Amino acid sequence: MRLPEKFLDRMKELLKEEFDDFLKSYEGDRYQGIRVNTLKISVEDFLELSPYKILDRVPWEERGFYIEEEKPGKDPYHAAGLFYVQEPSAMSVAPQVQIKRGEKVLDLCASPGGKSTQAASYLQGEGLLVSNEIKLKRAQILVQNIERMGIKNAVVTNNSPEELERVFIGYFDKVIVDAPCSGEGMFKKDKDALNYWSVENVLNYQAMQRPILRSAANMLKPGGLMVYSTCTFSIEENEYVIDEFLRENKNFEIVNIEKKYGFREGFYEVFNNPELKKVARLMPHRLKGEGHFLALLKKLDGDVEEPKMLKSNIGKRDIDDFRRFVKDTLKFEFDDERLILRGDRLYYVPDDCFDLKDLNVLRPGILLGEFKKNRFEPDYALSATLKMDEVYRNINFTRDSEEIRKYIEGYTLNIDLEDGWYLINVDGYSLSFGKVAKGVLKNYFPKALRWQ
Ligand SMILES: C[S@@+](CC[C@H](N)C(=O)[O-])C[C@H]1O[C@@H](n2cnc3c(N)ncnc32)[C@H](O)[C@@H]1O
Repeated sequence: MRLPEKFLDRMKELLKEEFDDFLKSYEGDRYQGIRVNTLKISVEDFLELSPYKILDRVPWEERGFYIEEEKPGKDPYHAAGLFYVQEPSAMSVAPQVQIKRGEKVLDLCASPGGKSTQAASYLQGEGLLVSNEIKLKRAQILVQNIERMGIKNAVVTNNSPEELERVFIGYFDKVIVDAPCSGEGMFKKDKDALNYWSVENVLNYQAMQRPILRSAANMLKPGGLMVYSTCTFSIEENEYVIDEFLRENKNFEIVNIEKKYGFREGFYEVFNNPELKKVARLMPHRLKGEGHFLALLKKLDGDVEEPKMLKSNIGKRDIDDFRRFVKDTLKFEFDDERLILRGDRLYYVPDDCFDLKDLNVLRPGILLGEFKKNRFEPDYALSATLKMDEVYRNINFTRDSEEIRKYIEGYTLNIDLEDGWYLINVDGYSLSFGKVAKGVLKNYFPKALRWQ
């Protein structure tokens, strides 16, 4: 790999005697990681059936593992949301804010969803996750990942940080700011980051990061924790941003990140600010992972405003087709107060959900399904949140079966079962809905997720 000269000069100046080791780290292959989705399966059960050879645990995330496979992802267990492919260092961000069940969490720069899906696994379906992505195309990918992982309590928004800030003042217990950056730490994985790198670009990103962090800070509750992270080495995008933020926001303090697992303290000397020792640098020559930066910030005080709350709007519409579907298919009922209609689509919003009208909300919770002429068609997003014992009719294929491969590819299957909606599972883990009619299992696995 040819690294830009200017980049190497800058790294040499930054790392001094560590530089040679740093350079050597580019000779090895990159580490491949997966994180078990504990919304769907326990770590122990996953280890029993992992489709990949597990090499080691990721020390900073108990759900994370190094694997041997170079291209994980095309596996029925992946389609069923049992794991998320994630670079091991990237798994270090979300644990910093110590998310507890029931909290309100904002992931401000969220796509494709590594940190959001991790945060959701800490929430275990309780509380609220607002997962935001400013770019529409990327936000749609985020929706797919949130759905595949069976997350029930996420609202996916497609807004700028400034737009969100108008709605949420001092609202979130925890905020994750995984900022857009020049990606120097990902050169091994992301050839675009390597090709587009320049000092000018580093400064462009810095100019983007500063207002993002300011907006994030306003949305955090007093007493709340916020993590700022990047996957780049430049001090301009890291220590500089934090140093300036701390000087301008006296209602925040920096919280020390323990320097275990090979984490390194920040490059504080440049700013003559020993507080910057408290940030963490993940460097590829010191641990098994790519480059990352983490700063943990605590808000001491600030304004709080309760946003308007969302009210169900199913009042006038006839949703009998939905109720019939529920009675016929599911062993539980939904709380009417949390049912929301948008056009013909019916959603189940998280408990205590805020009013959606001032935001561009792509997914206000679980998409339950859509009203079609004289019937209700359940959505994949609902099926991904279900367990076998919550539905009356299941079809359970094994991971190695021809049937599951065909189903994920989008084929219909011949099957000798009574008519009706079925939950399609892989070795007991939900994948999709399917509908049996006259001995044929119609395919409802989303086209966008099908294997080619
Ligand atoms: C490092 S990536 C996020 C990765 C993600 N957190 C994950 O773990 O999968 C940064 C994201 O910030 C988004 N972004 C770009 N400009 C932004 C801006 N001005 N405000 C907020 N987000 C922005 C990018 O589109 C990108 O998806």
